[in-house]
Order: sequence, then structure tokens, then C-alpha cells
Amino acid sequence: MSSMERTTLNRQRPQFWRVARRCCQIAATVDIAFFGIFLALGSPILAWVNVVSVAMYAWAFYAFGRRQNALGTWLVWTEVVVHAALGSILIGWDSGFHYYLLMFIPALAVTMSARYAIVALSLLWLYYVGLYAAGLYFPPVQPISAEALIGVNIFNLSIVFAMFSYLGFFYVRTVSSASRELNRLASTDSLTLLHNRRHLTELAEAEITRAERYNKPLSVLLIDIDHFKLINDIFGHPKGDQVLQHLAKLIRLELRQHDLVGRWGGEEFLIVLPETDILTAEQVAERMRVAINGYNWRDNLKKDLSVTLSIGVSELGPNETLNRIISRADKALYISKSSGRNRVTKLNTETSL
Ligand SMILES: Nc1nc2c(ncn2[C@@H]2O[C@H](COP(=O)(O)OP(=O)(O)OP(=O)(O)O)[C@@H](O)[C@H]2O)c(=O)[nH]1
Repeated sequence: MSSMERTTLNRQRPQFWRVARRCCQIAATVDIAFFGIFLALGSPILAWVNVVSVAMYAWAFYAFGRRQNALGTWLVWTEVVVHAALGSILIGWDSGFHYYLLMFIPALAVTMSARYAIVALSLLWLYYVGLYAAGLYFPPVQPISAEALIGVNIFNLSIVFAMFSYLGFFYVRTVSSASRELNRLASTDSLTLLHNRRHLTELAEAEITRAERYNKPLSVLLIDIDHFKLINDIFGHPKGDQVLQHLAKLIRLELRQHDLVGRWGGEEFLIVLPETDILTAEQVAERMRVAINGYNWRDNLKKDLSVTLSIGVSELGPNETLNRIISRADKALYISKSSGRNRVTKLNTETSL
């Protein structure tokens, strides 16, 4: 597991500790079953060991629920280590209580840094092999019948099998949700939650290919906030950030579901309008400009701000690249700025750049 995956898993700790809690429930249920089984098999010591185990799992369950994760972990580890030893010493290695020790391998690898995990796993290996070697030399203290021993072994094997399967599914779910989250972060602007420039470029290029293949129009709007520096200077940078965040929502409201919008630069937004000619795009831009110009910022930001937009509009021409359409929209935006701001300018395809 890479350190990034481990960090992501650690960030998802609540989920991890919920799984630990669920494991306590399963283990306590298994131990209650064992209490009855060992009483019936005439092995009272192991029966009472299971009562102590149930108490420890109940305590660990409670501790995880109260976020006392170190205590919960210590209780679970102690129970498994002692139970494996007692099971092997009392009724023999073939009882299979040592299988539960194997659950430590993924758990240690996931929760510890590599250096500590290697030490802990080496100690676990020594303990496991030591227990096995002891079983070869010392006969069981309280043997049960061969059939009963096979039954206990199959039962333990099945429980460990089920727990490993559960851990496996948990791991796959965690890693795939972490990777979805990384993809989302890599394609989203963290402030406005719109597409970031890189991702919007990819989406826009795909739209251009589609528009060319089906011979459909496509237009872009390049939007720049007027005198944004003044907003920062007068109200402070954090307020400026809030304006950007809120503006992103207002812009989104003016668009259709399949229109693309992203943060192109500091206070610049790019909108791609598929299946839209330049006249319709100009109307969309004008509607947006009017909406922002008349927006009452006091309602949301508790400040009497005046925010206006300058917008440049252009349309995809034959065999044009994304860069070329954006350059034309940028030129149109420049004209909007230099002719007084708070206005929309469109430049047709024949305009030379
Ligand atoms: N609060 C905030 N400000 C930003 C962010 N990104 C860019 N800016 C600011 O946006 C301002 C852009 O200033 P200018 O390029 O001079 O443009 P302007 O003041 O909007 O003037 P015109 O575009 O000519 O109307 C700068 O002050 C940047 O610091 C951001 O993420 N948050």
C-alpha cells in the first residue's frame, strides 16, 4: 500500500473504526457460541475463557464507540493473542485458534507506518511459529475428541475466512472511494467547486470534436469580474473569495445542465455552450451580466458590493482549435473592458486575431 493510500485510509478513520466495532460484535457472537460448545465438549476452562473474551469484546466495542481507539485496539489484540495461546495449549494446535492471529497481518500493515509494521509483523511471526513449535512438543492439557477438534477447527477457519472476506470488501471499497475522491480533487477548483482549467480544457476539447462530427454550433463565453482588485482591497481577500464562490453558483444558475463552466484564472470564468450559435450565446451572456449587475449581495455577503462582469463571446469556426476560439473570446473580452466594462462583446469567426 502506498503512503498516499495509507494516509487516505487514515483520513477515513471513522469508517475504519466502525469496521473494528463490527468485528467486535462478530467476535463476541462467536465467543458466546464457543461458550456453549466447550461446555458441551467438557472443556470448562475454555468455556470460561470465552466469557472473559465476550466481556473484552463488549468493552472494546464500547471503547471504539467512545473514540477510545487505542484502548479498543489493545483489548482486541490482547484477547486474540491470549485466546490463540490458551486454545492451542488446552486443546491443541489443531483447534485452529491461531488462525485469528493472521487477521493482524492486514490490520498492522494498514494502520502502522512501514517501519513499525515490519517490527510488529516480525514479532507476530515469532509468536505464531513459537506457538506451533510448542504444540509439537507439548500435548494438549485438556484434549477433546478428534471429531470435536475437527469441528472446532472448521468453525474457526470459517469465521476467519468470513472476516477476511469482509476486510477485503472493506479495503476495496475504501480504496475505490479514495481514488474517486482524488479524481474529483484533481478536476475541481477548490474555491468555487467548478471544473478547474485542466479538466475544463479536456471536456471542451471533447465537445469541439462532437460539434465538428455532428456539424453543430458551439460557443464560448470568457467572463472577467470588473475591478475585482478593488473588491479585495476594500473588503479584504476573504470577502473576495466569498464573491468568487457565490458568483460561481449564480453563473451556474443561468446555464443548462450540459453547459460547461470552469474557473479559467483568478477572477476569470470560461463557459462552453454546446449546440449554441453566437447570437444565442450573446443572449445568454447578456442575461448573466444583467442578473449579476442587479444582484443584491447584501443578502448573502452582508456587504453592499457592486459586482459587474465583462464578457467576451465567440463561436467555433471550421477546423478551429479550442485555443483559437478562446483567443477570440479573450479579444472580445478586452473590447468589453476597454469600452467601459459591464458589457458583452461578441466576435464572429471571420474576425482576424
Ligand atoms: N480574493 C481573491 N482574489 C483573487 C483570486 N484570484 C485572483 N484574485 C485577485 O483578482 C484581482 C485581479 O486584478 P486585476 O487583474 O488588476 O483586474 P481587476 O481589478 O478585476 O480589473 P479589471 O479586470 O481591469 O476590471 C487581483 O487583485 C488578484 O489578487 C482569488 O482566488 N481570491
